[in-house]
Amino acid sequence: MVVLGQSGTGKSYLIKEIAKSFKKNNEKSSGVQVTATTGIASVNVGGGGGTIHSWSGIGDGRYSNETLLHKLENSDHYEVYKHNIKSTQCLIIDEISMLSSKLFEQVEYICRHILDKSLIFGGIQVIVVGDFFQLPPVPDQLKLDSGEHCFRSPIFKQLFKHKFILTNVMRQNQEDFVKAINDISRGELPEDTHNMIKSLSRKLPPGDDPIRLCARNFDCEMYNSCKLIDMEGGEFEFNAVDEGNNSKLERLPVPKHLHLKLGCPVMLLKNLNANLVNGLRGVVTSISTETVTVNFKNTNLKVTQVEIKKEMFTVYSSVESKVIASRKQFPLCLAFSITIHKSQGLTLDRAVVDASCIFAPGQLGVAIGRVRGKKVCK
Ligand SMILES: Nc1ncnc2c1ncn2[C@@H]1O[C@H](COP(=O)(O)OP(=O)(O)OP(=O)(O)O)[C@@H](O)[C@H]1O
Repeated sequence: MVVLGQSGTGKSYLIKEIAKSFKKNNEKSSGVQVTATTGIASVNVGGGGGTIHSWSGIGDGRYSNETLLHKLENSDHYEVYKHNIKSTQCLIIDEISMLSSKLFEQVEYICRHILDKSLIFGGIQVIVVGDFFQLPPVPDQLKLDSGEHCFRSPIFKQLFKHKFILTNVMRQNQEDFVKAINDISRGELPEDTHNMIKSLSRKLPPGDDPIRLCARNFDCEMYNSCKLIDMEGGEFEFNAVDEGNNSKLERLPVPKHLHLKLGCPVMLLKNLNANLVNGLRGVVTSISTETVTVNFKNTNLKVTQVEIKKEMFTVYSSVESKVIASRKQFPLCLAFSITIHKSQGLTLDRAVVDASCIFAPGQLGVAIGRVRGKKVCK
């Protein structure tokens, strides 16, 4: 089944309700697995399934279908993913617009080969949820992924016979704002929408420091550096330990030089477990050479103060079938500003959108669609 609908129509809310009702009515509640295409979106929908990448073992898509299947069948490390696949009757994937055709087909391939070769997805019921007018998949040449939408896959057409479209916007209730988000998401700019967007170019009412949404990592980094300089207190610098092909390390999200101050907002850059996921935001509460403690308040975590240690990030070339570069660093970056890609699926209290360098289809619509109304969007 495919569930579509523009931003804020309650798609993620519906997923939570489906999972809740499944749990109520079915003793084998683990049979339903709620996943998403990004870490933060997976936390947003709850359910503990994590990302579709971490649920299935496809990870960052570095392995070929055959290599991955071999690992699933033979490696102890992959036992957990095989168990996930074998124990799932219904798989839900939120923010489907960001799943590429290549990765969609890879998940299908491993499910089919592990469960039942005669059935698509090995017979697992699949519910995909999202809005194809939002952000598309990110292409990755090194992993031979062109970033084509998953609906282009012939398997997508074969599998999904039922399509539901949610039409009532629940996040915002101002008609002109909802219309503007819808127009912009579809790449249209009629005069009334143009005027409405122009009218947002003014100061926000007094309140908490709003998060800034930028199109490119570079713009976030510039803004974050300036905000850190403005903060009071001593600055700590952590230099990454790099190995391998240096030019390829620019692809990694984790900074070579990480600058932090007590009290600064940060974002997690790696899925550490099903709750501590890529995209989670918190505030630094203590710093030592070995650990950075972050308070992930406003999350569903039972313990919100978490000690973060350095992690290894690798760049893998599917062409060469090997890791070609690595970086050891705290999996954190400053988060006064985050990219629009990281914000997809979130509802934010206040936001400033930097629309100067928008480059992907759907990017501006996603950004302004994060808040509940015009009053809190600049
Ligand atoms: N049926 C509902 N009743 C009450 N509140 C709802 C309902 N559906 C959604 N909401 C609220 O509206 C907001 C947006 O919902 P949600 O995040 O599920 O939308 P979405 O379609 O997934 O958005 P996006 O495409 O931006 O990810 C949330 O704050 C959610 O709690």
